[in-house]
Amino acid sequence: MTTQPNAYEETEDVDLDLIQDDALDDEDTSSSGYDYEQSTEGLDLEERQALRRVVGMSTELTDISEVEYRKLLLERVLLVGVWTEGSAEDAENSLTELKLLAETAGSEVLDGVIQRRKKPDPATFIGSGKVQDLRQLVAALGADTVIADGELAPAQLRNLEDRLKVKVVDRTALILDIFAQHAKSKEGKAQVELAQLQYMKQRLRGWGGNLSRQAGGRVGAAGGGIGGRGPGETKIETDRRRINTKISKLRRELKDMKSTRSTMRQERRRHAVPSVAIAGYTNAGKSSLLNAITGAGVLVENALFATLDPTTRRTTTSDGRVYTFTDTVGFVRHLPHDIVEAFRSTLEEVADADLLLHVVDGSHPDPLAQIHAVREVLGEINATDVPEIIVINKGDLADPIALAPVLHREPRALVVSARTGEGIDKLKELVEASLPQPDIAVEALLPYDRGDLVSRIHSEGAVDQLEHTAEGTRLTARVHPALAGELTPYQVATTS
Ligand SMILES: Nc1nc2c(ncn2[C@@H]2O[C@H](COP(=O)(O)OP(=O)(O)OP(=O)(O)O)[C@@H](O)[C@H]2O)c(=O)[nH]1
Ligand SMILES: [Mg+2]
Repeated sequence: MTTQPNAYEETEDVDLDLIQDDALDDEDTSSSGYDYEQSTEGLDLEERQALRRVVGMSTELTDISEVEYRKLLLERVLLVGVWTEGSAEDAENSLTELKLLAETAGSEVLDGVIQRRKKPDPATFIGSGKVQDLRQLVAALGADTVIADGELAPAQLRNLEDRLKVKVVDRTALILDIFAQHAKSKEGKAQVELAQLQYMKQRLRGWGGNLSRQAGGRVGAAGGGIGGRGPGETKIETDRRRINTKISKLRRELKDMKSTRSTMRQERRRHAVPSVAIAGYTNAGKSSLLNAITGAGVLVENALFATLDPTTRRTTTSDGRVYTFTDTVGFVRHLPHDIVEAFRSTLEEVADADLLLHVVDGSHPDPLAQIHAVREVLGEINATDVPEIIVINKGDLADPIALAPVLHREPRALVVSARTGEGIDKLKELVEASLPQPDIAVEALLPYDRGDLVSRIHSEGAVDQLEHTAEGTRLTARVHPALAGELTPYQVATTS
């Protein structure tokens, strides 16, 4: 390991803000004494590839108690991204999202830098020459973890840890960590653990290295920090077979849990209860929307991946038909494949629905990118055939000018606000109109001891006429085929 003189290694009392500004301000590298390049002249390409600081990265702590609380728990992290395509704005949005993810996981973000490159370096993610700069920044800031905005190959992770001398975590591990912290149900926990084991299995060697990674405890346990809250038994010597055994066991357990849920779903199918799935980008306001529509009281949080377990709520159309809304786990750009696989059975709720409310955060700087990312995941779970309504939420915060291109691309989209209630009634109407309609006309005379069938016609079909006669309840209604079958014995000849 080469050791380069580092101006900041021993200076503990210097103002960190100043160092950050000097350190990564492209314009001012020569006067800072912290030269990324030997010379700033004639180095256009080099200049462009320098690590550039993304403004507004550091976590702002608002009150004292929060500071103290976080000091105990937080890791002090530095974010690093490689910007390979798209605009500077795209690259910064990506790092801003990484920052939100890191904060959701409980970290304090000290700073974030990106490097422009054609593609990530196969050995070190950022250019190998830049690793040394990053190392100095790590030391200057006192960071204890570096989070890379991407999925690192095992060798990249190992090389970076060797050279940076701090823990390195990638975006996938970070997302897995958040899932582990947020999983509540037995099924949710098992799904996350499965995804973590899959991820770890590929990286057994990478996790040995010079830094001990003996993750302790269970999924969701508080200790260990990012990447350390994984399932136990992860030290380098762990036999891969033990992981495989655990994976098979989890798969079996998940299969059982799945069958319980699909029984419930089949029951709804049998009664032809139409289902609406609420899906969309994480933090778009899916749970808020479920609450606004059904008064459900589901957990809403300004955090990514607050919801992991699907919640289903019943509601009725204006003419009294029962249907359900299911709130689901949020999606994110490059949702780790292991997560999609592990959550497949949960996500089937979406693929199986009669209608999809695709919720978009209207206040996000790039809503179209969110829509694109969500559709990618929908493709992975074979849910692209489900009729979709795009719901642009947070209309109260959204800038109408920013929404124009979205409305242009998605003409059927509706702007609503789960917070103010704006557009919610209109959305309900649109949902009702888009649900599968009962379409078999029946006229039946039901004896008074078949009140059960009368109430089913009310909740599963649409009643056009109802009359109480001496022999029983006489009804003209439209129902679904299964119910029409059950009504056959009571059918009367149509009079009109
Ligand atoms: N201003 C405004 N904020 C909203 C609106 N809808 C939701 N929010 C806020 O957005 C944040 C996320 O809301 P959630 O309903 O938890 O979002 P979600 O899509 O369920 O998020 P995950 O479950 O984490 O994927 C919360 O802080 C909400 O209060 C809205 O219409 N306007
Ligand atoms: Mg939610």
